[in-house]
Amino acid sequence: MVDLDVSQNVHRLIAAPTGAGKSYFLGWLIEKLYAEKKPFIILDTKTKNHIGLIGLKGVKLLKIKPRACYNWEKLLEYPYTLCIPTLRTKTADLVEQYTALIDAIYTAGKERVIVVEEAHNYNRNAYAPSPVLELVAREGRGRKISLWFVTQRIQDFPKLLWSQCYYTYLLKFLIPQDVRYVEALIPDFNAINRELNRFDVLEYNHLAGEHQIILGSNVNRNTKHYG
Ligand SMILES: Nc1ncnc2c1ncn2[C@@H]1O[C@H](COP(=O)(O)OP(=O)(O)OP(=O)(O)O)[C@@H](O)[C@H]1O
Repeated sequence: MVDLDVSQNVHRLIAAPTGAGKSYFLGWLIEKLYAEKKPFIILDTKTKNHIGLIGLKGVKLLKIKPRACYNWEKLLEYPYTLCIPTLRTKTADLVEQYTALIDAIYTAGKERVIVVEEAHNYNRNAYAPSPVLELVAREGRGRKISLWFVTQRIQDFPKLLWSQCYYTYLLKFLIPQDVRYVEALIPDFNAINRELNRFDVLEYNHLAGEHQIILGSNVNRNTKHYG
């Protein structure tokens, strides 16, 4: 049994190197949210990463076109949404659309978990977070809006946003510089990381300073994963 509570209205960070199993794990968390009828919107940067989740009844798929005009308020009438880019959308154009969407969710004050894939891309640099992400990270929880950041570039993700996260989920890191970087926020990460097997996930609770390890063999998806 895994004791993992997705229903808490808190910000979270999921970080791991490419191919480590982030999106598989995240999809498993989303299945849990769905089972608890907690509304979510996934802002994906790839077309196939989370597409298996549309197998869940009622999940709305929206293909985002660069510079197109959308009625975001209307989109928020759907409780479960997966946004993906159209094939030729450049990252900067996608981030512009998604930033406007996050702003609209915050303004509407509608309960939502917002999954921000490749969250390092939203910020000018690691010391200058996106103003919209910073605002929602600071004030969103009061409006039942929580951010779930996902990144494969931990050193490029602003610590200011990370410090607003209640939980961090990490899969095995292989680059020593990344391990040292993480250890500044998670004591003993070097030792914990050495114990992690492929697909195991460390859940770290920043407030309590406690952690648990979720074994990869306990992370079993119901929907198909194409990532
Ligand atoms: N717990 C698990 N059990 C079995 N297979 C897994 C598990 N987690 C991930 N995998 C498999 O490992 C591969 C990589 O996983 P995934 O696509 O989630 O990586 P990722 O970190 O999201 O990669 P990227 O950053 O490149 O998108 C996939 O084929 C996935 O099915």
